[in-house]
Amino acid sequence: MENLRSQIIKALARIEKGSYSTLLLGSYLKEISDQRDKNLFTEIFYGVIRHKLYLDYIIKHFSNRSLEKMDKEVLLGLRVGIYQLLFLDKIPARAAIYESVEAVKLLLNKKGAVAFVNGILRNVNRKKAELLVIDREKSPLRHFSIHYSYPEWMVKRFIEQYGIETAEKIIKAGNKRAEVIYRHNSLKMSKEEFLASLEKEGFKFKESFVPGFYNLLNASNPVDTEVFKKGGAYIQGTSAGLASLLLEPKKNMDVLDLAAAPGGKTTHLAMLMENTGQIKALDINPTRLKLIRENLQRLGVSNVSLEAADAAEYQSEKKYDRILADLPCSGLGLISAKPEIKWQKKEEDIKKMAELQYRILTNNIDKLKNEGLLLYSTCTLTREENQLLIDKILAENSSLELLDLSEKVKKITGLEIKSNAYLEILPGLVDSEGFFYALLKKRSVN
Ligand SMILES: C[S@@+](CC[C@H](N)C(=O)[O-])C[C@H]1O[C@@H](n2cnc3c(N)ncnc32)[C@H](O)[C@@H]1O
Repeated sequence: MENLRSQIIKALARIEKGSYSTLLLGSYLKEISDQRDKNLFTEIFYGVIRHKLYLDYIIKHFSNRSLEKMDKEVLLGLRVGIYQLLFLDKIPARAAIYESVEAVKLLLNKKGAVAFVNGILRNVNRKKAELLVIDREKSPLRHFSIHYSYPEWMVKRFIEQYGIETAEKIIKAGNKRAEVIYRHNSLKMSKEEFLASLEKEGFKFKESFVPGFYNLLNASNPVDTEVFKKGGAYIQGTSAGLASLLLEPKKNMDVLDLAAAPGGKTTHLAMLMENTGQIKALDINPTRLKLIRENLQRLGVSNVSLEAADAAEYQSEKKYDRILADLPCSGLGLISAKPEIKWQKKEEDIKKMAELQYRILTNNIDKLKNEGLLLYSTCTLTREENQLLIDKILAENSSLELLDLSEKVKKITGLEIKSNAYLEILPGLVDSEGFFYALLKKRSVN
């Protein structure tokens, strides 16, 4: 017989192997019927991923065995137990210890291991007051890394790029659970119908700073609602939602979307164009193209043609009024929704991503019509993938001009986001996920 903690340990083991939290969580929650169990599963599962480095710091303090030598069930069982002891005050310590030890017993038939987990958890519980982390003043880098559970290389980058105060805000925001946000899809229902439907289904919600986006304050299963099934809503981050609005597609335009799956921005563009014109949507991954296809159908989009293609190699004579380059990136702006990014991304990935982004951009700039607009966007916060890359593109392409986004953003959102022609949305400064935008215009050639 499984218990809830043993299922959590199994799910966490898959995250360690590279799975994504959102997909995995969905498949585990389907098997759990009780809503309170679903909530507890979600809380512990995300909590352990988010605070992994701190939990390991505690384990090292109390154990004379190295983490690398522990069975994975033991290590994960300890993380699960300690997370409950230190972060969840509604679970009595005895229950937290008992359930975690039982889970390890179920998964690993080794007497010594079970006693070991039991001993450590009891010790942590007894001595938790003495658990100290190096002072912020002595070493902000190490303090942030341990206290907020981030790899040092990431903290170092945030501090170097934004200074200590802002870095701490970004880091803290990454540890907050991301809210579920619905974008209203006017191709399927009017705004009145959409809002009435949310109310009917008992949602509490507030409109976000991007028009048409609503933060759901009590969403438990947002893909299982009437409004979602009818295609009236798409789940999308607020910052991501700015992309299509900043690109300002007009009716009957030709638009090229270079990296489109799962289709959040493609379907938003189609909605703004009222299903007129033509959107060519590419993605390298055929499995992910299927996700776009499903979304096109559910949302009633009919002006998109899909193609599995590597955007860095894609050839076409056609010229476009608008190009959206929402490119693959290191994802450091999405830590709150996908905390595993902290552990799965490596610093070396940044350089590789920047090279790919450069290749994709340079391969497609000539597909822009004169006076046409190209929006470059990433959901990350590294200079190599953002400002430095666009500086390089601009230096090498005199036909391109960088447009200032601050006025546009103010008009759309009412927010004054300090930006340097580029737009950088920093979590913790704005209540949203992190994003970078640069809008480029092709000068007309006579
Ligand atoms: C940030 S996601 C795009 C999100 C999408 N624009 C949306 O709003 O839903 C990046 C996408 O780029 C795709 N991709 C990665 N390398 C690519 C390449 N060389 N050419 C085209 N697509 C690529 C990935 O499969 C992934 O779906």
